[in-house]
Amino acid sequence: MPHLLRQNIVLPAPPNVTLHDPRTHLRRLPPPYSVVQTPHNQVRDFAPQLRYQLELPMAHRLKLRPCKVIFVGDCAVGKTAIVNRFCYDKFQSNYKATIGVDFELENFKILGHNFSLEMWDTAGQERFKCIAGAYYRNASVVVATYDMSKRESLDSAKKWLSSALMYNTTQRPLVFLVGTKADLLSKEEFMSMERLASVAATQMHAEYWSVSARSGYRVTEFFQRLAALAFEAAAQQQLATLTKSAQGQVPQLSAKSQTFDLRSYFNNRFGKADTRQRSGCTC
Ligand SMILES: Nc1nc2c(ncn2[C@@H]2O[C@H](COP(=O)(O)OP(=O)(O)OP(=O)(O)O)[C@@H](O)[C@H]2O)c(=O)[nH]1
Repeated sequence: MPHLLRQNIVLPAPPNVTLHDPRTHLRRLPPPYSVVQTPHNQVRDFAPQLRYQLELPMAHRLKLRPCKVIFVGDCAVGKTAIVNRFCYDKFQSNYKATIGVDFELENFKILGHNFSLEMWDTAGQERFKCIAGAYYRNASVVVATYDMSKRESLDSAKKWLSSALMYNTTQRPLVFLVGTKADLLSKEEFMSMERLASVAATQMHAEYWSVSARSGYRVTEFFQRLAALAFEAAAQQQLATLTKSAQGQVPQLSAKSQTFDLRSYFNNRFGKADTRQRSGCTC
């Protein structure tokens, strides 16, 4: 368990944290690392409107496409290590540079819906930058990573984010700033680095997290949060599209009604039997 100091300051747990694997089922929005540092504004739970819509019978047929997550940052900051800690619960202390890009697919079940993350772990070495850029497009999430024991890598994280955003101009992805190797810092160093990183995160409009792939500190929590927020954004987007096309197909809405009721639409279109069948679902 992490040690709780003062209000919101959480220090890393010592190595040898036993990792569990609760990542596949998420029914509530996992809390952010720091409530103050939450530009993605959902702090405690999924948006009520989204929960309501996801209980609709039709919603259970939603097929969400995998969301693309890109990890960027200087070489050797620990991008591969956090992905491997989460996906395989393993940590390698010897450094093997990523060549170009590595890819992992992770499955989640969120609010009863299947959801996948495509994780693109890009190379930090300068010579691969031109190749990695090709993988930046259509990212739903950017994870700008820096090494908490190397101050300069925090400045670089901002530059990495800027290049990633250049390839994603139509829709701004969710952005996370992640400090790695928290296990290498003393309490004082950790707190001072977090203060600097919080300022940087605000400038980057990013949600901030400190993690350690070596000890496992906050790695699962971070990925759960990332998956939940990406899911929420993707589901909201798809339901909005569905609502729009449904509105196009419905002959007349009451002149008094300013909002379209997706629940009644699906009940009418797919019949009450379907609703009854689905109402037993505990998702
Ligand atoms: N102590 C400690 N070392 C870490 C941690 N995470 C990564 N490392 C070490 O840092 C080195 C680099 O880690 P990688 O994950 O390969 O770094 P990367 O950012 O993927 O590097 P590139 O592939 O070159 O972009 C390795 O030797 C890791 O063992 C951590 O949380 N704590």
